[in-house]
Amino acid sequence: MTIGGHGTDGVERRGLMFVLSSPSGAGKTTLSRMLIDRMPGLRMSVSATTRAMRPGEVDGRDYSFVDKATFGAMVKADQLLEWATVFDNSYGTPRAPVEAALSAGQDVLFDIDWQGTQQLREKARADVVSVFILPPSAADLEKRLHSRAQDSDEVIRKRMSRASHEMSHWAEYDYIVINHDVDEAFAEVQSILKAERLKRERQTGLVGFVRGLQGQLQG
Ligand SMILES: Nc1nc2c(ncn2[C@@H]2O[C@H](COP(=O)(O)OP(=O)(O)O)[C@@H](O)[C@H]2O)c(=O)[nH]1
Ligand SMILES: Nc1ncnc2c1ncn2[C@@H]1O[C@H](COP(=O)(O)OP(=O)(O)O)[C@@H](O)[C@H]1O
Repeated sequence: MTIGGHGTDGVERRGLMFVLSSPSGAGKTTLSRMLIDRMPGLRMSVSATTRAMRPGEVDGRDYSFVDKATFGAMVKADQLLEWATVFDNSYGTPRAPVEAALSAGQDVLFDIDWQGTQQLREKARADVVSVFILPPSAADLEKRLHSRAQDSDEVIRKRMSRASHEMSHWAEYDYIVINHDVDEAFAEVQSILKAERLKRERQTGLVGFVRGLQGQLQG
């Protein structure tokens, strides 16, 4: 998969797939929005889902909301890069926009669960950078799920009881961020992305760049 494009310093670079996962309510949607707003060169992967739209969500921005038959047809036609069932609903990453963004030199941000992260890793290990977001405490997690005021008490109970299972996958991730304060957590996630963009093996244009520098020095 991937990949040409230019880094901010003009050196050609492989695009990367930046994955945020967490138990529901730990803050990945909030952090994803901040990243998209503040980090040039990063595009959100908009997943397809069969779950119902929440108040305030926008079709095509937060998710592509589809029915079960449409989702099944997307799976069958191999239009999804990965997909999984979470909370009785199906979620999946449409392949074409991701491939288009990466080949245009953009990095792609994914808000997906551990099952999707495993599938991406199998397909493109070298290009995947994964971050797991933890809540500071169970009480904070519950408070955040309630403060979002978008799910019924029963759905919140389900999400809380799944949190421990979700969290058991933390050790499969490259980085772990504890979301105490949202600005601090954002700064940490942003630092990870900035550093990963500078990895030598991602900067495919470095050989040419350094040769150019050497040429200037000799000339
Ligand atoms: N594998 C996979 N998981 C997804 C995808 N889109 C969303 N998810 C995950 O599905 C879970 C439920 O998402 P959602 O219903 O929006 O609730 P949230 O946990 O409050 O964000 C979260 O863990 C998301 O990261 C996708 O395309 N693929
Ligand atoms: N560090 C934080 N401190 C307090 N509230 C937070 C923090 N981070 C996120 N929130 C709030 O918690 C709720 C859940 O966050 P959200 O980003 O929707 O989580 P997720 O996408 O992981 O389910 C939202 O109301 C959000 O504004």
